[in-house]
Amino acid sequence: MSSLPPLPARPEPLGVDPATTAVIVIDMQNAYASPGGYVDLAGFDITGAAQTITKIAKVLDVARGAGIPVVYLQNGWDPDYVEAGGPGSPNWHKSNALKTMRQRPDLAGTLLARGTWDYDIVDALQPQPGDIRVAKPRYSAFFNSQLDSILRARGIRTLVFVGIATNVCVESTLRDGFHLEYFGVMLEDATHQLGEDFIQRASVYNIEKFFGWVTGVDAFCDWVGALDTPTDKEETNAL
Ligand SMILES: NC(=O)N/C=C\C(=O)O
Repeated sequence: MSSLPPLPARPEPLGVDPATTAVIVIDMQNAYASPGGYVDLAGFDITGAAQTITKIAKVLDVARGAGIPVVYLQNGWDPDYVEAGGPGSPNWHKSNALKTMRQRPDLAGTLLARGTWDYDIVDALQPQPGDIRVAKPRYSAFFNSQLDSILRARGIRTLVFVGIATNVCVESTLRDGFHLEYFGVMLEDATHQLGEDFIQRASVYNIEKFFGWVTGVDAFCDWVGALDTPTDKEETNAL
């Protein structure tokens, strides 16, 4: 039996093996977290994004130091928007990026297309050597992506979620992960919603009650710090 401490979480502490855990970074692109990016242009309030970036940076540092894989998701499509779907796709009707570009032809081709600034990961969270990058064309990162194969090939069972937006791509991916038998944990202060504050609370409720577990950045980092991590081993060997 493992003597690993459980991860403090709601609704109850969760037994988590760091060897089968990955941090899933949802869509920390300029589109979602930078002034002048898609959600800002579409009229959403992104003032909380700066704090979310700082929190995520802390989580990623700690995870990398412990040898926990970091998986970056990037939302978007090819430069011709073929992958976005045309009027026959609900995505064409619901994507606020596509709607914004239709309303503002001066923005055509600039939002969420691979190769644009909007699609890029924000400067403060640039992927590091060893991190994994996965493209996603819809809200759930499991849909039409390599994510499930990449995780299963590594024996990953627990997914620790950070990113934007709590109520759209984070929750969609955590829910799909639940149905694929992954244990989903959301770090609530390393996520941010699209919409008013009550939206964040609704996602936290859904996850706690039905789909997974919720905890915070400090609790996660303290839990990792209490583990016998690869970093600890390297230091021990060097003595
Ligand atoms: N990353 C997300 O949660 N995205 C939400 C909306 C969108 O991509 O239009």
